[in-house]
Amino acid sequence: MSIQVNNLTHIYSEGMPHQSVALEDVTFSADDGQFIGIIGHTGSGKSTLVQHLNGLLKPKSGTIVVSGTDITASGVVMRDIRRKIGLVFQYPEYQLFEETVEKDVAFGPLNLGLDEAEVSVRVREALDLVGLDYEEIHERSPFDLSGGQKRRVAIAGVIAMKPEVLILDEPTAGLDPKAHQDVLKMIETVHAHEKNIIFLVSHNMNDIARMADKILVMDSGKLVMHGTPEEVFSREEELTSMGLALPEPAQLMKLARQKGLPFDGSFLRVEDAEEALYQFLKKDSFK
Ligand SMILES: Nc1ncnc2c1ncn2[C@@H]1O[C@H](COP(=O)(O)OP(=O)(O)OP(=O)(O)O)[C@@H](O)[C@H]1O
Repeated sequence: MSIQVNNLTHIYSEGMPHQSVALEDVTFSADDGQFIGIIGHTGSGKSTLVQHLNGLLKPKSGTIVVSGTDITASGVVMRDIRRKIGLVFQYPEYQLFEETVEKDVAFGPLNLGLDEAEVSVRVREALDLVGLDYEEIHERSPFDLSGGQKRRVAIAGVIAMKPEVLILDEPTAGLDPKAHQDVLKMIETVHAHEKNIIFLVSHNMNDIARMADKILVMDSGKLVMHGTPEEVFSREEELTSMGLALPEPAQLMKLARQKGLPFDGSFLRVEDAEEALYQFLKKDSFK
């Protein structure tokens, strides 16, 4: 599986006084198994971009080639595309609608035309992957669950379709710290298990720095940076000018450096900063 996005441009309400150029000439590619983080200020075009990736929006111009097929071309069967590319919207729990968790998670795979036995296997597997106990939860109403549980059921519904590309648009928005960590862990588990391409849209630089292989940085509809976390977060001034910040461990170590402590490096993850502090404290010179 590969995705090649070429010169993608999208304009909302084109020709109207309030028209908005949400994407302008965006070009990038994603390959098998990559974990791609998408960051950018509010209104920079992140959601618009990911809605193009599964054909939900049509661009004004540009192409999106998914394993050799241009999904923006007329005549493409969108059902085939959505089978391969699953999109978890912001606050996906608002889209739960069935009487039971089981029926809700089964909805997508049944819609793909899979037989009931296969759907049943997939529902169990998807609930397991999102860390929910099938026996305990499958007959419950999704509306009686906690916020974090509802979110996981909604994500399980997309995972049960076994998409080769899984897009998550701010999947931890509005969750408390524990549920936030649980959802991230769940995404890591799914990625390790399914080996799919993941696109994660997030305002949380710590999460993106920790999880992504590659980062796309959007600014006012343009893709302004595209690289590894190390490459992207080495451009602090540009990020700051766009209203973005470094991950917290990097900020902390920068403060320590400003106080004269010898911490050179990018320190994108807590573990990196922890190790540097440990090595520093171990040194005799500090005693
Ligand atoms: N349905 C719509 N109709 C008109 N304009 C829209 C629509 N959806 C988004 N826009 C505009 O397109 C631009 C990009 O919006 P988009 O939602 O893609 O940004 P975003 O980066 O996902 O923002 P956020 O971080 O707040 O979710 C914004 O200027 C927004 O106001």
